[in-house]
Amino acid sequence: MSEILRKDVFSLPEGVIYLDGNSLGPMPRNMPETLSRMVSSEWGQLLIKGWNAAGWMDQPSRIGDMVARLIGAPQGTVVMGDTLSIKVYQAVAAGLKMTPGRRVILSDTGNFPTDLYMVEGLIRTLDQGYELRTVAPEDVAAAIGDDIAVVMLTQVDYRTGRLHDMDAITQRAHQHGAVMVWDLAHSAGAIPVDLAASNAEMAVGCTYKYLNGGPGAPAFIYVRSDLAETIQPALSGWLGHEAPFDFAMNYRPGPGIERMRVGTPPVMQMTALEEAMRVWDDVDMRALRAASIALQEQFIADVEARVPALTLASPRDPDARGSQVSFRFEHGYAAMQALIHMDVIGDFRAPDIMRFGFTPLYIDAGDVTEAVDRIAKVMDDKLWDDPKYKTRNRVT
Ligand SMILES: Cc1ncc(COP(=O)(O)O)c(C=O)c1O
Ligand SMILES: Nc1c(O)cccc1C(=O)C[C@H](N)C(=O)O
Repeated sequence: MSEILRKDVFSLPEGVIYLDGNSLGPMPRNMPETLSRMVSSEWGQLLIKGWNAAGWMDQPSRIGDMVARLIGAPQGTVVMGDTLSIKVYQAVAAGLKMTPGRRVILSDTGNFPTDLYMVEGLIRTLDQGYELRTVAPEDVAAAIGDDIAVVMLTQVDYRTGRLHDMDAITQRAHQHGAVMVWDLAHSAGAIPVDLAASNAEMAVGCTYKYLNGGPGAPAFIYVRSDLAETIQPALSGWLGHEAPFDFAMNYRPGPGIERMRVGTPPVMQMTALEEAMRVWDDVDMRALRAASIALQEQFIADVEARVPALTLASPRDPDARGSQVSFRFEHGYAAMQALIHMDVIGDFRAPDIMRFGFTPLYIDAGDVTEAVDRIAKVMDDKLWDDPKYKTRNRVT
């Protein structure tokens, strides 16, 4: 898949096989110059004029349009800002306003905890008898009934990589009058997404994973274009106001998706992200998906052939997986630490999941072969049994 592979665009330490781009993407090679230029020529020289002259104030929508292309969203329907947790809160809060009289937010037990925690907090704040109902991922469709206000799901399960059927679930939500919110954290830049075709009302996602925006990179929110002028922002910050520099006493929502902005954008992070997004200019998402599946299939076949102690935790059907493969192993934490020590970087998710992300922009078949060799060594030589690999780090 040579048209997809572009290893030279990224800065990866010599000898490292990086299978954790599903958690934090690597740095595009030209990032130091980009950030240094921003700091010295923009912040350093332009000072406050940078908001206009360097286009800082427009970055959230300019970059939103770059992200939109990757998730099947029309231009002008995506805006960047804040963290994904905040964007989840905003989307669900807006969804509840659209479904008066209904009191249930439906999600699944495989969702990433912060999405569920944010809804818990929203429910406590509203104090109007809302309920967060979580069911097993495979039971979501059946659980959508006429009492559901908002269905909030992460398309790709962070632990297993299991993929929800976006179109079918959205359609079912709509048949029952519910609003659909998708979290695309593990989808954007990983798999082709067609938000417009799905007809979902809202979607959110982060940019530090497959989009390589850097640690703490801003999140995004999408609102379907026919709703953007009526949606009511719960987080009514001044930069989502119709005219922030009128300094009016009362909030009036800004035009369209702009109203989902909250406060001052983190310009250095936005600058890093804008640079990282340029990498995607000529990436065909269908070709990327094909390359990802080829790598995953090779990985699963090789691991299963050589390392029987690991059991597949991801769906076997590649069409039912995102861009990661997970294996279960009782001593998975220590095994992953031993593997990282051997320069194959994946991660561990409790209680026993060893997780490997496949990112065809900088991972190729040779990397997969080498990674499996090193996994086999960790397992054959029981390297995971070394006490030094058993002490838990703060971030796993
Ligand atoms: C599905 C999902 N939602 C939310 C988050 C995190 O949100 P935040 O960027 O606010 O830390 C993650 C990953 O950390 C995630 O995988
Ligand atoms: N956002 C993260 C962070 O701030 C520190 C460490 C990891 C993360 C992650 O993104 C975790 C990731 N969402 C996951 O799927 O587990």
